[in-house]
Amino acid sequence: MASISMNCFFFTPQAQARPIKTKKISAKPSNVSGKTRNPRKTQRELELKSRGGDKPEPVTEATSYTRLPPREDFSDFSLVSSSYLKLSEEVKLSESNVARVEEKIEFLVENDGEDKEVKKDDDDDDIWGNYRRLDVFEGNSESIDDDDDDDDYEDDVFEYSDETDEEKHEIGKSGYKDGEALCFSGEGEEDEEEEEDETGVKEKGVPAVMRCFDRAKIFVKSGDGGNGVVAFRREKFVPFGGPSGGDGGRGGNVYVEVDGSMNSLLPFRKSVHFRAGRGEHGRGKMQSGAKGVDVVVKVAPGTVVRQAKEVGTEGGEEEEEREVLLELLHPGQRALLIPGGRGGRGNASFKSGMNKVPRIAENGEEGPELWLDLELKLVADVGIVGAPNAGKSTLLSVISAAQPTIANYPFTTLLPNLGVVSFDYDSTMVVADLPGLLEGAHRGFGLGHEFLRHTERCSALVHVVDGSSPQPDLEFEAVRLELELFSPEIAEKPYVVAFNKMDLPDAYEKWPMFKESLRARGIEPFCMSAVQRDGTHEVISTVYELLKKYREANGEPEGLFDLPNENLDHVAKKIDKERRAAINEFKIFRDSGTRAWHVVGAGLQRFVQMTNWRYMDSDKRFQNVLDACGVNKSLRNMGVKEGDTVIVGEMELVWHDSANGSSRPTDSNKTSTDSVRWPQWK
Ligand SMILES: Nc1nc2c(ncn2[C@@H]2O[C@H](COP(=O)(O)OP(=O)(O)OP(=O)(O)O)[C@@H](O)[C@H]2O)c(=O)[nH]1
Ligand SMILES: [Mg+2]
Repeated sequence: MASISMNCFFFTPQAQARPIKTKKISAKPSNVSGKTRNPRKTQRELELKSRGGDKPEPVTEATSYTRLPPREDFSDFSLVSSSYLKLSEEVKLSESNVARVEEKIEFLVENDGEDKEVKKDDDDDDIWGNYRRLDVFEGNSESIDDDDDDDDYEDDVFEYSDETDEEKHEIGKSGYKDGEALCFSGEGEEDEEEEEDETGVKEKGVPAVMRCFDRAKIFVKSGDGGNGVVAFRREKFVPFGGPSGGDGGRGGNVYVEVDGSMNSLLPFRKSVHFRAGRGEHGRGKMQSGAKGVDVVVKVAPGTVVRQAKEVGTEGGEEEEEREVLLELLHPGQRALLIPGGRGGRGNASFKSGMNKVPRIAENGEEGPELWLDLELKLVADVGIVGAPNAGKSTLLSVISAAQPTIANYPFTTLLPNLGVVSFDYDSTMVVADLPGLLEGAHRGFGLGHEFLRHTERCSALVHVVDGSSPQPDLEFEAVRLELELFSPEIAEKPYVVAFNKMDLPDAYEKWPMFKESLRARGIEPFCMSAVQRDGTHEVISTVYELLKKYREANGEPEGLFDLPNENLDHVAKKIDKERRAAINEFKIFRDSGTRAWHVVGAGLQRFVQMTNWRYMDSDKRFQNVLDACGVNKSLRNMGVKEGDTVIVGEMELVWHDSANGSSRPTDSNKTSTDSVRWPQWK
């Protein structure tokens, strides 16, 4: 055997003068992510995959989960239908009635009508690839159709399946195959929340049914690109037809869209995973694969999207510090979140003057994946805050057509209500009635601060004080303090103080003292009787004036249903930029424990992932690229020695010093592709 003179890596034992144990790493290197794939397939594996065997029927349609469960699925839930985020129709002040509903609080838990239906997309089972339509040429195989005369046009396609049996087994075990297990029950999420409770992050005393409507954690993954193929044109009277392997299709994109009919993040309790479809693989006759199916994640207006920590990782930045990826306010807004992976090129794309018979094709690029934190913040102009039982919901029911639950006990309102107040045709405002605040809410008492974040988007507040409480001024102080403790920005918002229940003698007596004490602090309070609608108009007109001033100072915001003409694809662009990092941008470091050299670079990792080791020219190209982008030179400069392990992306290689300094393998024919019978050209 000819000795190999080189100064480069080999990962193919057959190509070495002496045997070198070079293999795909079984464990993931610490610095790289992604799953490890065995680049080699035995002949037997090839045969199995090409014939289909017992494997499921390959389906070209890709994984998709484009729709959330219909709204009716959860609308029977009493909270949603009765009190949560109800956006009423516009009415004039005088048209509304005070809703008096005296209900027991049990209704909140007894009607936890969870819809057990879990959607599954059984059609999507693309992981086996769509190979059966292709002829596979194998070493010693008699199955090659040599009868050219029968076919006027025919392609020889050299293909393989990209899933190992182990991988299939794993997929089977976890039930995590594309198209299945797209919807997880919310149990896991709830468990997480329980854990959070223990650490004191979440508020105490809130039943689980109410927790995850305005926060959700979801997983999104764009589709992998389809693989390119090696194929050659074989046509009657067209000798040497040349390469004709088509490119793989692009993977599906992940979009986020605002659905105006959604009013909570409740659907994400059941549907956590969203995967776009894989691009179809290329085919012979220069046929490119079809693009993968896009997935659209629908969210409620007012949803803030942040990147989350992966499930299982601990510690790290606080949520507030994490960058907001998207803020989606207006129904119809649509953002491209993650673009699908690029399709791998087929051998027709590698044809050049130097290489007219390229035996190389690429794998499709893997689609990126992300865990996202969704948070819903109401899109309201004015927030009604105050102690429990102060009459906040009564006020909202009087000034708008909203019909929140009103009852004579604290914490009647457990989730925010929305109402639209209309003064005139074009002067309206959205008002939110929030759950009551107790002293110590910042320590988790009552409903805690959980819902105060909904006021973050409000331009002004109405602070309702219960005039019949023993000490209204102390109650006022306590609630103000809680607001300040939650967020100084909220405390700085302009507000109106409304002393309520003036129809009661108790309150009537306390009003002069209360007024004096507030005036002494420079605040001009209002008194009203929400039940009798006395004084409510003054309160609401004053707050509208505050709102107008705020709008003038900060510019008129678009109405809720005006679609702003902005491009929200910046997240996708950022991801794409990171993905398309130049191949010569890499870092090399040496692991002190294993003594292995790690070459880390997004461009290189992507290149390794897209290299299809089954094809004979891939080895050569890989070596050339390592040389051209300076990896070999850098390693030499850093003192790499004969026999050292070098890890590039997911590949583990062994370094060999060459005798004459050449950096190119001299014999590249003896590769793993020996098992593929290639057509002979003279
Ligand atoms: N007499 C009198 N009762 C009122 C007035 N406003 C509200 N109430 C009563 O006060 C009780 C509490 O009213 P809600 O509107 O539910 O109070 P809330 O602030 O929304 O209470 P939570 O949602 O529990 O925080 C109900 O029984 C109302 O009928 C008023 O102006 N006068
Ligand atoms: Mg209420």
